[in-house]
Amino acid sequence: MSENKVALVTGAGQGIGRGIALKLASDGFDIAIADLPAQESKATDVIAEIEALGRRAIFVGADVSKKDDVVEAVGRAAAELGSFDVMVNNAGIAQVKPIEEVTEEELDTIFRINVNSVVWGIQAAAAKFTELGKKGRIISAASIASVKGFPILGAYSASKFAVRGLTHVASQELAPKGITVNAYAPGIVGTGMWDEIDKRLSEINGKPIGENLKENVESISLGRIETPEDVAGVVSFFAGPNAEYVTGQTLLVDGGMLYS
Ligand SMILES: NC(=O)C1=CN([C@@H]2O[C@H](COP(=O)(O)OP(=O)(O)OC[C@H]3O[C@@H](n4cnc5c(N)ncnc54)[C@H](O)[C@@H]3O)[C@@H](O)[C@H]2O)C=CC1
Ligand SMILES: CC(=O)C(C)=O
Repeated sequence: MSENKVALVTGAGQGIGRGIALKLASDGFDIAIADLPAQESKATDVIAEIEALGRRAIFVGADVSKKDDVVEAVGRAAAELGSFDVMVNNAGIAQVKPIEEVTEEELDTIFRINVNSVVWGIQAAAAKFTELGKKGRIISAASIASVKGFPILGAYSASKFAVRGLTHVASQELAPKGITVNAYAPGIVGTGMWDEIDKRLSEINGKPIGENLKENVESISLGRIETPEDVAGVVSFFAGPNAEYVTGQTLLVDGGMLYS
């Protein structure tokens, strides 16, 4: 009997993380969802969807900005699902504010959730892969804002540039262990995050609700808003057999907004 494969996806109670969890389940992975305890009810619905695909899934309440929570989530995924193969550092928050107004506390918060969490995820996953003798995969959420700084998303852009930098570094440091480290860089994805960005931009520039999102979507070459499934396809590639020789990369999946 072949060994099962396990992926942990942070922030998979909704949005892009949910899409990734479902795609990896359809690829044959059992899934650990690590999200804030307040997301348990939504995560329970995602677990039911995963089980309908014939895979197993668990929820682990975790604040990814805390190292101990991330280490425990990885430990529970491996212990309760019986393996550990892929770590997806997906959870993140946005912050919509002119750079002149960002406070010390806000900067600290966004870096703890968007950047520190990726360090904890890399550390916890690499330690578990080493313990289990696995050549695992680590995949993190960057953004188009990791390649170009976006006005009014200054702290967010800086946090995503950091994710791209960490991906460069960790891929080189972990290559001798056969662990690959990559990142996905979505564009404008129709999730709760963009509902919030649109609302905050409207408060700042006075445009009607929905107008900022519409204008951004109009700049996408493929002419439509991105879906979590569009992003999940790239994560599936990084987690799958065809990406064995790919490491240190941040792949734009933005429908044609930025060109590398
Ligand atoms: N929506 C978009 O257009 C884009 C999103 N991204 C990135 O993709 C990732 C997912 O974004 P979305 O699904 O759109 O966001 P979302 O807001 O819909 O979902 C984020 C998930 O992360 C969880 N989360 C937030 N803080 C957490 C914490 N401290 N500990 C554990 N879980 C936490 C939330 O509970 C939620 O389930 C983020 O890293 C985001 O920066 C990147 C580019 C574009
Ligand atoms: C949410 C996000 O990453 C952007 C730039 O839209």
